[in-house]
Amino acid sequence: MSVSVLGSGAFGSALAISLAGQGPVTLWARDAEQARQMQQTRENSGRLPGVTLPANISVTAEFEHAMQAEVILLAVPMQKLRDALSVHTERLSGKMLVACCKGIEMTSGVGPIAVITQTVPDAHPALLTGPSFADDIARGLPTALTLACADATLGEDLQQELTTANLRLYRTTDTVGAELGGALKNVMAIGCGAAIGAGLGDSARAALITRGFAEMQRFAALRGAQPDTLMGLSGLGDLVLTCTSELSRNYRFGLSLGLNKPFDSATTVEGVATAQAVSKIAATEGLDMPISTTVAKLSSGAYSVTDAIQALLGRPLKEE
Ligand SMILES: NC(=O)c1ccc[n+]([C@@H]2O[C@H](COP(=O)([O-])OP(=O)(O)OC[C@H]3O[C@@H](n4cnc5c(N)ncnc54)[C@H](O)[C@@H]3O)[C@@H](O)[C@H]2O)c1
Ligand SMILES: O=P(O)(O)OC[C@H](O)CO
Repeated sequence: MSVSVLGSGAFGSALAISLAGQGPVTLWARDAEQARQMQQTRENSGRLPGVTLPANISVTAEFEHAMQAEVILLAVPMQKLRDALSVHTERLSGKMLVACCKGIEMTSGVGPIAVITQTVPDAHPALLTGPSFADDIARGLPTALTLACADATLGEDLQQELTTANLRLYRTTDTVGAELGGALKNVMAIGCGAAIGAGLGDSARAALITRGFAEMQRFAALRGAQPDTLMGLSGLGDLVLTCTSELSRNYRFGLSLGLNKPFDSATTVEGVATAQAVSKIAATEGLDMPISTTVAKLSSGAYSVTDAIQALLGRPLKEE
């Protein structure tokens, strides 16, 4: 199968580099000047400095040309996915569209699979998610991810096609569980970063990871996910990675809140919008999601770190 990547940021470029070991890949950048530069210099200097783009990656801003592939990886931020797809609905019709973003859309409360289905109704949607930093993938370090596709046969085909020498894919048909694991772990990573930044210590972080995971399981159950999915790479695996590494932008954003330091607003931090979406859904559904709700208030500026600690520690005692 021929493969193109829509979105030439950190993750799109890293996936293109990994897949280039299997055959030619087209990488679409929406900015023509960025496409020209990357094609010429063989580097994504803004997002993956120092990593060479293999010769069989073709970087282009010509959508028509890029979208001739059978499989399109969608590597844009979650809150931009609908826009990115809706301007090109006809071109994407009938394609295998693999969402590589992690989050819940703030305006609608749905995840990437539903956004694909709503914008390109006759596409074949799938999701690639799990613990991975773009830089690790780009440098060829071993990584394991989850390929989620409701159509089991198509999922097997995509698993075969998108597995590379250093990128091992597991598969599931539970797209709901896979997308919620990736979305919610970002919210918990912001909380953990804030705790560490504020000097609350590793014990507090362990408590946030564990109780955060309980929230993730509750929310996923509400939305019909299979419990086992959350125990896998797309849930627990990604939660552990993101809550413990300063390579994570969500974690670093949390750190900046805890340290009361500014953070570059141009950086993609998916957990901010997802925390808002989750806390809205939790309120509507009467679901207990205290950490997510606290992170939503902390990251919007409605809470200080002191407010956040009080909100979480002051809750009534309960069974684990
Ligand atoms: N970077 C990582 O390590 C990593 C790992 C796993 C998953 N992801 C996920 O991948 C997604 C993208 O993250 P990233 O790290 O590549 O972000 P990024 O900020 O590096 O790149 C985002 C890209 O999307 C493009 N874009 C934004 N809006 C667009 C639009 N409307 N139309 C077309 N293109 C548009 C931007 O130009 C940019 O090239 C996120 O959901 C993230 O959670 C990232
Ligand atoms: O940098 P982050 O926080 O978006 O995390 C990147 C990946 O999602 C980790 O799996």
